[in-house]
Amino acid sequence: MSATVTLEPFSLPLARPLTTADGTIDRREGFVVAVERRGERGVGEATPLPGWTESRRACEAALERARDLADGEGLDAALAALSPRETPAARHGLALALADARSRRAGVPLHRYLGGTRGVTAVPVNATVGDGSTDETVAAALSAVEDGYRALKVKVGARAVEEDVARLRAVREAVGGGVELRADANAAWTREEAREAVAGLADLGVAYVEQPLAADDLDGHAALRGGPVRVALDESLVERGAATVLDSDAADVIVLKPMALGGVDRARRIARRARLSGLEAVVTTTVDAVYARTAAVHLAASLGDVPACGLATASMLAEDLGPDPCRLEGGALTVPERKGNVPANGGSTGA
Ligand SMILES: O=C(O)CCC(=O)c1ccccc1C(=O)O
Ligand SMILES: [Mg+2]
Repeated sequence: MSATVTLEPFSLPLARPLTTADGTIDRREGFVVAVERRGERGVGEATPLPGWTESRRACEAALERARDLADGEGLDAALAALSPRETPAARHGLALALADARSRRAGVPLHRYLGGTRGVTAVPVNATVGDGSTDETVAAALSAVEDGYRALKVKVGARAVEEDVARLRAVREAVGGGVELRADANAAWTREEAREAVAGLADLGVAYVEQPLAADDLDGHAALRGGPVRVALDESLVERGAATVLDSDAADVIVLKPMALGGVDRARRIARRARLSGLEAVVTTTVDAVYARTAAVHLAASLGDVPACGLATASMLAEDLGPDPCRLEGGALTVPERKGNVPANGGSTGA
C-alpha cells in the first residue's frame, strides 16, 4: 500500500561538546522522518555520526530512495530496502517512524510495542563525563552526583594512561564508594596501554572499561578480560557486526547504539541475544535528538532490568527538536507512558 514519507533536515549545536579520545562532537545533524499511512502519523529520526554510521550525504540519499519506494510499494518494502549495515541511521529513522505510527494505532507506548511486558517506569542512567583535566573531571563528576546520578562514565584515552588513572582516582575519592564508575577509551589504547590502565583502575572499583582497544581487536579484548575490571565493547559491534562479537569471548558487556545498529528493533534483538549468552547490554545514544533518544529509553525499558544506560545525553544539546518527555529522577529517566514514542504535544499533560 502506498504511503507518504517526508524528510526534514535539522542541525543542532551542542551546549556541552563531548570530547573523546576519538575527537569532539559539537553538532548533530540529521533528518526527521515522518510517515503517513491510513491516516496514522509516525515520526522517526535519522542522525548519522560519521565513523559510527554512514555519512550525512549517504543517509539522505538512502532516505530519498526509501521515500520514492514507499510511494509506490509501501513502507514495509521501503524499510526492507534499507541496509542496517550500510545505512544504519537511515534505517533507524524509517523503522522508528513506522514503529511510532504502529504503536500509536495500537494505543500503546513504544516500549510495549517493542515487546516489553513488565511495568518499567524508569531506566537508570549514567552521566557522561568528557575528557578534561583532573579538576574539570572531578567538578563534572560531583555536579552529576549532586543531580542524582549513581553511575558515571568518564571518557579516557585522550591523554596519558597514568593521567587518566589519576583522573579516575580523584573522581573515586571525591564521590565515594557508592557511585558506579566506568571508563570509555573509544579504542585509543594499545594492548600494553590497556593492560596498564586496567591494572591502575582495578583498585578504584571501576566496573568496566569500554572499548579499550581497536574495534577489530577481539582477541586483544578477550585477553583483557577476567580481572576485576570488566570489558565492554561498543565500536567493535559496528566494525565487526554484533553476531561476530557475540560469538567471540571478547566482552562482558555490550554497548548498544540504535542509531549505529540500524534501529531500535535491531538493537533489541541484539540485546536479547547478548543476554542469552550471559552478557550485559547497555543502551546508549550517539547524542541524538529527542525522537531517537526517547526511542532508546523505550528500548531500554522494553528490555527490563537494565544496568545504568548512556541515555542522559539531552543536556549536551543547546537546542532540541522538541521538549524532552523524560525526567531525571534519582539517577533514572522516567519512561513515557503515552501511546507511541514522543507524545505529540511534547508530553507535558494528559493521556
Ligand atoms: O554512553 C554514554 O554515556 C553517552 C554516549 C557516548 O558516550 C557516545 C556518544 C557519541 C558517540 C560515542 C559515544 C560512546 O559511547 O563512545
Ligand atoms: Mg563508547
